[in-house]
Amino acid sequence: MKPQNLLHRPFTAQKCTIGCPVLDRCLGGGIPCNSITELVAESGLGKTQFCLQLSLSAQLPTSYGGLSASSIYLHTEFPFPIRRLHQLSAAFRSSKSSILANNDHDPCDYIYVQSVQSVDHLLDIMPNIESFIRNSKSRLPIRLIVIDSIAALFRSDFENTPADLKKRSSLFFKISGKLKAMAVGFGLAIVVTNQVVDLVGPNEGINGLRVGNLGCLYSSGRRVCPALGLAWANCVNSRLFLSRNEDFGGEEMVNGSGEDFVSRRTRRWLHVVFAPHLPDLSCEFEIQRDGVFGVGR
Ligand SMILES: Nc1ncnc2c1ncn2[C@@H]1O[C@H](COP(=O)(O)OP(=O)(O)OP(=O)(O)O)[C@@H](O)[C@H]1O
Repeated sequence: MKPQNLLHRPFTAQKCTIGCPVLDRCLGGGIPCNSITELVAESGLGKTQFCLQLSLSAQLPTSYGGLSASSIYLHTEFPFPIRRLHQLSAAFRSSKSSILANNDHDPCDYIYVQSVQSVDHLLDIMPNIESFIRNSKSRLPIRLIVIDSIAALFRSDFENTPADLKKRSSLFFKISGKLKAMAVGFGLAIVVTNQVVDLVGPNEGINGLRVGNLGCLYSSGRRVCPALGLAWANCVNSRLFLSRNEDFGGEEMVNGSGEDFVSRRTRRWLHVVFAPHLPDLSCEFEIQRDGVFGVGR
C-alpha cells in the first residue's frame, strides 16, 4: 500500500449527519463510523452543542443521513446540560416529525447518559458499555458514543512530571485502543471533545510543531493548541477544531442614547485539522435556540 493509493481508495465508512446540510457538506457527509473523531475548542464554543445535536441526528433513518441508532453520552463535566438537551430534543422532534417512524418517539429515550468521574472509572465501565451495546434490545441499536470531555478526565489526576506524563500517554493509548476496537466491532461513530491550551513563547520547538492542515490554531485572538499533546493527537482518526473571532463592523454607529459605538459580532468556525477522508476545509456556523447550523444553509 502506497500513500497515493489511499487517495484513490473510496472511503466507504457510513457517516452520521450532524443535522445541518452545510456542516455535513464540510464534513463529507457527517461524522464517520468505525473511527474516533475529536472536536477540539476553547470553552463555550459549542462542543457540547454539536455532541447533543449529533446524538439526536443519529436517530434519523439512514435514508436521511442518520444511523437509525441510539447513543451513549459519557459526560465528565458537571452538571449534564439536561435542559438544553430537552430544548434541542423538542426542536428536533417537531422539525422531524414526518421522518421519525414512530409518533410517540421521544428522542431523549434514545440517549443513554452516564457520568464519568475519572480515567479509572472510564476504564472500569468500558466492559459494561460493550456488553450494553451487544445486548441492547432497544428499537434503535447503539451506534454512537460521545465522551464530553476527554481532557477533563486528565486535567486533575496527573502532575507535570516525567513519570506522570508517561503514565498518562500509556492511558491514552489504552483508552483509544479500546474505543477503536469497539468502533470497528460495532460500527460505531465515536466523538470525543477536547479543550485547548494557550501557546506562549516563540514559534519553534514543540510550539512550532505542525499537526494537520493548519500551521497555527487561533481562537478569540489567541494562539492555542489542543490539550493532551502529541501522544493524544495520535489516538484519534480525525480532528475538528472550532474557533471564534470578533468581527468589527468597521463603521462607527450611534445608539439610541446618542453614544458612539463600533458594531461587532462573534463569528464561529469549524475547521478540519486532519481526517483521512477530508481535505482542508472550513465552514462558519452559528448556535441558535434550535441547534447548530452552518452559515448559508
Ligand atoms: N439555547 C441557546 N440558544 C443559543 N445559543 C446557545 C443556547 N444554549 C447554548 N448556546 C451557546 O452555546 C455556547 C456554549 O456551548 P457549549 O456548552 O457547547 O460549549 P463547550 O465548547 O462545550 O464549552 P465547555 O468546554 O466549557 O464545556 C454558549 O456560549 C452559547 O453561545
